Amino acid sequence: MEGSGQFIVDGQHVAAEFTSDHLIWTDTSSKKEVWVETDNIICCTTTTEETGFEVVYAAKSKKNDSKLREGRIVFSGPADKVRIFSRIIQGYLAENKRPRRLLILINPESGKKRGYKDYVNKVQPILERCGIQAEAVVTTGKGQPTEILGDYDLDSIDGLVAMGGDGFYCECLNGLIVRRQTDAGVDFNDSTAELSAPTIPIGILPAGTGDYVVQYLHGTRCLVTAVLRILMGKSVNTNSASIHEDNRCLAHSGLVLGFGLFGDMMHNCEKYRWMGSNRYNIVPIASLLRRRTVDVEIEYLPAKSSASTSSPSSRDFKRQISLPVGNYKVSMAPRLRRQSSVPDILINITNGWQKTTGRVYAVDTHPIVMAAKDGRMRPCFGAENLTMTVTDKCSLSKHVQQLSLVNDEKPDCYNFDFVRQMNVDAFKVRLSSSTPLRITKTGRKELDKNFFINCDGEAIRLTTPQFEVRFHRNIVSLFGTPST
Ligand SMILES: Nc1ncnc2c1ncn2[C@@H]1O[C@H](COP(=O)(O)OP(=O)(O)OP(=O)(O)O)[C@@H](O)[C@H]1O
Repeated sequence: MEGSGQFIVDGQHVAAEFTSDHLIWTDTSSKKEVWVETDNIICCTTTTEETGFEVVYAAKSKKNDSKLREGRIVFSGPADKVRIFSRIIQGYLAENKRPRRLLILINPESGKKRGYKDYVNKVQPILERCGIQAEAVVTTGKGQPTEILGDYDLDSIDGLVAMGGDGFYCECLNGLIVRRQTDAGVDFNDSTAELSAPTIPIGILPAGTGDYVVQYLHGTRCLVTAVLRILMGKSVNTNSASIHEDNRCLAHSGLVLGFGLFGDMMHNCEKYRWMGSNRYNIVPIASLLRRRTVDVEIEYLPAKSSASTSSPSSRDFKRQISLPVGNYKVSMAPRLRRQSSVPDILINITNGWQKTTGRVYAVDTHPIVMAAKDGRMRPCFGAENLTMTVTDKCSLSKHVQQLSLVNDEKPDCYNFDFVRQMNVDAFKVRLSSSTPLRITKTGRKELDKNFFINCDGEAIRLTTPQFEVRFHRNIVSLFGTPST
């Protein structure tokens, strides 16, 4: 599928060439060659009389490597030449599918509450110029994505777009996963169920406070770049981690899941939402100063495919001293005994689950794994397993030092005696039996104290003293190509 021809651009004759790699022509003012990779071409439309055709493409921004801007070029010429050349490009685009029909959910409350305004002013014009059929829905409350996606005709769209922050992306991810399980007859509440992957990708248009997933994907939170990346149609598979309590799936996390300190931090951040993005600078420090330990028992299923990752977890496993005890193998982790005030015992149970106890500040994991690369922690989509990170009791100064390194994305941020990491496919956290419970009116035993899980920026309150986390590899695809 290749072609070349002479056309008129801005009243001047130019030669154009199209191959499966690129479209090239000479810019009429600079006389320089313009080279557009075919991956970056979004659409090609002919005029009604077929005496011209327009190509819309994503061009690199001159100032920033990660940013893209919308590029457009109109070629004119005799109808037969225009028809042949434009059909070659259209044929390529048909074979290398670009999304043409999108459902766009907009959270008007995200970030600085500019979502809807930005959609109308910045997103809609691009979609219209590219001939995209878009249905935009402004949500009116939490949980609406799941409601909307519950009975939406998904065969009528090529992708779902979440315009909002990370929390809203998480809501859309949940809505799509739940809908897919309903269609496939899978009980998504069952933590052992093999989930079915949704058939359409998710795109994210940044309008939130953190917008981490978008930045991980594109290296920028530029809205125009995000629109163009969606329209270019490339996607990457990403993982989720589901949280279960009492045979009920509370949510799927697509970015970060943290129990203990990070749950408390997020709960406090939500209380101070009126402070805007400033709350993320002040509230976490205040929460850290009021950190509390929790006595827990953790059962975890070591990852089947842990050999391929290079996180400190594999090193930690090797350092365990294993002693066979009947059906169990009891392993003492030397590092842990030194640090924790509660003795840490690792028990290998024959069915594969292992057990550890401890007095901890946090148990957390990242469905988008952060792995060391080029001297920094970089996001890794579709990693082979989860890394469970347990932060044991430690001095405040050491804790601050460690979290500062995490914040600065330093590769040695987990190299502390009080931080344990394990590659896992699942884990269960059980609060100690001394945690106070109350009996509800329905006779159910519930936690009497508040404990929270931070699920992608939303604080989920635990009601029972145990929760379980399950890994789902490549469960959804995201529009975009990771920048790292
Ligand atoms: N109309 C609404 N539609 C959907 N969610 C809403 C709405 N109003 C408030 N919310 C709340 O907004 C939360 C998600 O916020 P979102 O992630 O989009 O923005 P953010 O918190 O400002 O950004 P970030 O997550 O990137 O820090 C939801 O979890 C929900 O509780």
